[in-house]
Amino acid sequence: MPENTSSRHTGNNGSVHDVAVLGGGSFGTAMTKVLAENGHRVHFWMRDPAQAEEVRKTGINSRYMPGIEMSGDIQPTTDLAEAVGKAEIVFVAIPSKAFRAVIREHNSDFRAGQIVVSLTKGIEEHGFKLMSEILQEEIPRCRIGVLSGPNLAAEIANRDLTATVIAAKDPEVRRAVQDLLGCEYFRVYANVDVYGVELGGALKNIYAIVAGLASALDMGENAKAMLITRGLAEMSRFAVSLGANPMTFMGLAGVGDLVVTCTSSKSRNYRVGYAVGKGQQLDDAVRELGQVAEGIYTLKLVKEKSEAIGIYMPLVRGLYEILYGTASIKAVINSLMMAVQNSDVEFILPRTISQ
Ligand SMILES: NC(=O)c1ccc[n+]([C@@H]2O[C@H](COP(=O)([O-])OP(=O)(O)OC[C@H]3O[C@@H](n4cnc5c(N)ncnc54)[C@H](O)[C@@H]3O)[C@@H](O)[C@H]2O)c1
Ligand SMILES: O=P(O)(O)OC[C@H](O)CO
Repeated sequence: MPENTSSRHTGNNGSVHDVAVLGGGSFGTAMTKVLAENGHRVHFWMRDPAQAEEVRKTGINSRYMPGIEMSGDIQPTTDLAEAVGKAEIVFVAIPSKAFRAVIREHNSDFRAGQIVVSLTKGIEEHGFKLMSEILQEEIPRCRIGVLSGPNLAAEIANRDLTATVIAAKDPEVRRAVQDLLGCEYFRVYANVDVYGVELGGALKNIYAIVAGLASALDMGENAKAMLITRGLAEMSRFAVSLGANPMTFMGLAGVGDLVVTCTSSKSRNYRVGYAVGKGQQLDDAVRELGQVAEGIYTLKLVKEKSEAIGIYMPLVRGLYEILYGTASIKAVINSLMMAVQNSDVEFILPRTISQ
């Protein structure tokens, strides 16, 4: 493992900590790189022994982060109990579909008071649970936080200037994560609205697929701005009805993340939308991507939930019809454009006309 001390940047308070990162994909790798460059000892858990061996020998995770060499004290392992046992703080970057199963299987490895932070932007299929709620249910003795924001893994790994949000009720959790991760290219802002921050990260994936579709169809810049802004209106309407703070959607974890994923072909969700817009079948687009695009699962869950609680979400409904129904893209666009013209910002002028 290369030990390039010249590229180290000690985090804000200069002390070295043992941390664990669970999940050997793109985002787990990006966060491991930041933590190790900040001078911390990173116990990097992944399930594939060959991948762990490659990271140990070369500092590279070629499957998920080709060409990016990590330096510092990184200890790859396939033993989750060892990683969690040695860590003061644990970051979890496991896709939402596997999140609960991994935490549940290793429940007894987590200590009382240990800080556990979810990096995952998805929703559990049964019961519409967010990852922090799963952590609360599975390991209630731990102190829980959520990290979310406009954070394309490849850009962070490239040390491009980036900001994110740590959301936690406990101020010590917020401060600890800011100290661990903050450095000259990565800024960590704080929020207490855990539910809103986490829901923002999950919901924006849906609109990134819509934006990818629009881009494939060459709809133009006005249409892109309309989709992003109406997407923001729709996702905040939904989130607020479930208890999120509307102001969270003005921040990095709301509009910030929505903008980056709806405008960048580095977003996997955007790329899936683009491929479908170009005529590819959804299954083929996902297979070709070879990485997780949480939005395709989130879409189904949010469509069901919004119908169950009576929240108007025309973009969700339209995208669902395109991806999982029989409607043509053209028919969905026509029906969206011919729908009742309503309030711009409904926190100022409430929607008065029924859907
Ligand atoms: N990549 C990004 O830019 C980014 C940024 C912010 C947040 N996220 C979120 O982080 C989460 C993880 O995404 P990613 O980008 O790392 O995905 P990825 O597709 O790059 O990698 C997924 C990783 O999860 C592992 N995995 C899958 N099932 C598993 C299981 N049952 N047990 C253990 N490991 C398992 C895979 O082996 C792989 O290492 C997602 O919710 C995503 O939305 C990603
Ligand atoms: O590549 P995506 O679409 O999963 O998006 C990655 C991050 O969530 C961007 O903040």
